[in-house]
Amino acid sequence: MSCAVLGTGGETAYWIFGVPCLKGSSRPQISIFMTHLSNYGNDRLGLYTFANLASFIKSSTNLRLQTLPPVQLAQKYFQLFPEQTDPLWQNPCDDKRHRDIWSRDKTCDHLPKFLVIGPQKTGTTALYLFLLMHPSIISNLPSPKTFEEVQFFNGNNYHKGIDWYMEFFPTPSNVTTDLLFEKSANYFHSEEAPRRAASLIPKAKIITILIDPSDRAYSWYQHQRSHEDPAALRFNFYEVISCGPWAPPEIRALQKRCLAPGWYALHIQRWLSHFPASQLLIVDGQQLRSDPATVMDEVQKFLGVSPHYNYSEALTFDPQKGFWCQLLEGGKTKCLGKSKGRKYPPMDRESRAFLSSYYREHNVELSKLLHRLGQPLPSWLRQELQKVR
Ligand SMILES: Nc1ncnc2c1ncn2[C@@H]1O[C@H](COP(=O)(O)OS(=O)(=O)O)[C@@H](OP(=O)(O)O)[C@H]1O
Repeated sequence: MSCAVLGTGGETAYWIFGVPCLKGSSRPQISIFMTHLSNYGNDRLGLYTFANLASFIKSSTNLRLQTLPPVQLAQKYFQLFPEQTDPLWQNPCDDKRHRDIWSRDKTCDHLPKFLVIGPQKTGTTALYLFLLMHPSIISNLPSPKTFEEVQFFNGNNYHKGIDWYMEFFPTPSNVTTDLLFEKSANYFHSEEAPRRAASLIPKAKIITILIDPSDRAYSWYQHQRSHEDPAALRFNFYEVISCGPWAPPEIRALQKRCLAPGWYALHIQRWLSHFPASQLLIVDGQQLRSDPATVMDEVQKFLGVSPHYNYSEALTFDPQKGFWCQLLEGGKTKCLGKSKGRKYPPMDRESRAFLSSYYREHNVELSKLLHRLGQPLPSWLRQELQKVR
């Protein structure tokens, strides 16, 4: 894109080569103009334009032009506009001008239509497996390096850009009926994820799963133990959840990962400040565990996906695993691996009481929020609220 100011006139918006440049009324302190390198190098149009622009401004205005080497200029710019240090990608396909200049091998079909945002340990992998069974639902491709979730919107991967993200998604065979999705279970409690997701895929549907936050915290603690987190191996669950601000940083960090995602109302509110309530589905994780076929019917309805897939025929309870699994031909089952549905002792009573009290206010807020949304309360929440009375 080449861009420069060619005309005069105080409040006029200037358009150069079809690109809006400076608006007289916005009076930016620093304007950064960009030009494609090939353009710049090959026809010297950029150099020519900018040299003329500078001499035009010098001779026709009393503005003082100053410049700095690129890195210092960038530092100065971000000092003035700190909010711009974090980029916010928008969907390039929403702007016809972008679509017109994109190369032919780019497509607008490689962005997800819905996200499963977590939180972790609520049954997100089970939901992911069940969704994959649907003929019109397609997930991202596994990362060739990590085989883990994409985790684009919440962390540093976001800075790798939209192309990096879109490469995770296959081209759907039927663009109008197929639904691409990805599940990254720590989007739920991320400060940045909702704003970033709403900017890139504002029409996407969002699915979250809630279980009793106390059970979620305990499951995370067990997860960390099995991954040999030294803090989880050294301290028992009660010590972790109840430690004070003076505790060593590693136990505090584990405590935060156990507790913070369970502040459900707060995190859901954040998503709702960026997405309309009609685009958010809150799944009861306990029901997903005990009656997945009913939940999957609800999910299909929410997504508006077709054809309708009969999960009551496609899922079966596996007594050995103790969970619902995919029913394969010949009566065999495909269940999730050992890391999902772990065997561990039940939570001790002291921890249960501590967490019940810790989450009381959060749960009350959640019940008010669900009420406002016209959603039923999951049974664990009703039980917790009864303890409040
Ligand atoms: N069908 C089925 N099979 C296996 N596991 C099931 C299923 N449905 C729900 N669950 C519960 O899912 C819990 C793991 O949750 P996540 O998949 O969200 O965990 S993770 O965040 O991706 O690590 C896992 O937690 P743990 O029991 O603590 O291992 C299970 O209780």
